[in-house]
Amino acid sequence: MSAPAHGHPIVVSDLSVEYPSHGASPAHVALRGIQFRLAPGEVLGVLGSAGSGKSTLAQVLSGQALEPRSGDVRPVVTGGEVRVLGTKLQPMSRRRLAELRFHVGYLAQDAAITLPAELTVSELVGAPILERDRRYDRRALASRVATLIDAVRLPLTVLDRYPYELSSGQRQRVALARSLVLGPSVLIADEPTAGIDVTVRDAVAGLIGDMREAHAFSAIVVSHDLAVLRRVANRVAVLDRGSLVALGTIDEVFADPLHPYVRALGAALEEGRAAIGDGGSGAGR
Ligand SMILES: Nc1ncnc2c1ncn2[C@@H]1O[C@H](COP(=O)(O)OP(=O)(O)OP(=O)(O)O)[C@@H](O)[C@H]1O
Repeated sequence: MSAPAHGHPIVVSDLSVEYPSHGASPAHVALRGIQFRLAPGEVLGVLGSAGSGKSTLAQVLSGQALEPRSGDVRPVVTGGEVRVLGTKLQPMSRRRLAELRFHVGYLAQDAAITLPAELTVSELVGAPILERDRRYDRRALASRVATLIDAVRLPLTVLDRYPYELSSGQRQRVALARSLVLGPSVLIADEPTAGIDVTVRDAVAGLIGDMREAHAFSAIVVSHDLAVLRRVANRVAVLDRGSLVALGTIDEVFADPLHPYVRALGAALEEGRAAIGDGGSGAGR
């Protein structure tokens, strides 16, 4: 499974997604009628207020929502179709899903706080490789892990540390390195720069930009940080309450906003109120 030679790595057609009812909570439609294509080599930014469906979209596109896992309520595709690297997401066999997870890196919004506490940074970052191949050459693995740790601008001294010994921004970068260790052809990153200070944030944005330029690599980056999106994204998609309300380059989207939410968002960003969806006035809800 790899990106079809001239095809789009991700094709989303009329996608609707719902969280089924559970306990006293009724079913909730999180995405409705979403349609877009991710072009080969493209980075698409996803913007939207809290609860607009950004993380749900990331979970569905990464195949994360299809992983068998007990406990939490999973988003269910109730309409439309998603193709990732040429394969329909549903129905999908376990084998295909494992293959998909190999080619599609996923950085969850809570990745930094859910890093397994009992593993060192070097074990954490190398784990996805060893899970697939126990006999992987340890020296090659150590070198790959060190290269990634350096790429996310962490000192190599963190390799022997445990997550609880790191700052939240450092943990976020470890999680990013882990999501990249298999050399994915598509990365789906949910707030990759959350909790990271400005100087390092630029480095992380730069890393995603470099990957885009270096080889066949596409990404979907959920972020409320327009400075980061300006740096890495070719286009942005704006979600509002589960619907796609704008899609285009940042300038196209904000120069002549047709949708009231996009207009409010543009005004908020211009005034420097970067925290979209923080419950404040303007674009926040
Ligand atoms: N497990 C769940 N069960 C029921 N509803 C859910 C569940 N997870 C999310 N939702 C609902 O689905 C909608 C979309 O949530 P989602 O987390 O995708 O939004 P988001 O845009 O990523 O928000 P944020 O910016 O706060 O991360 C919200 O209304 C949310 O309340």
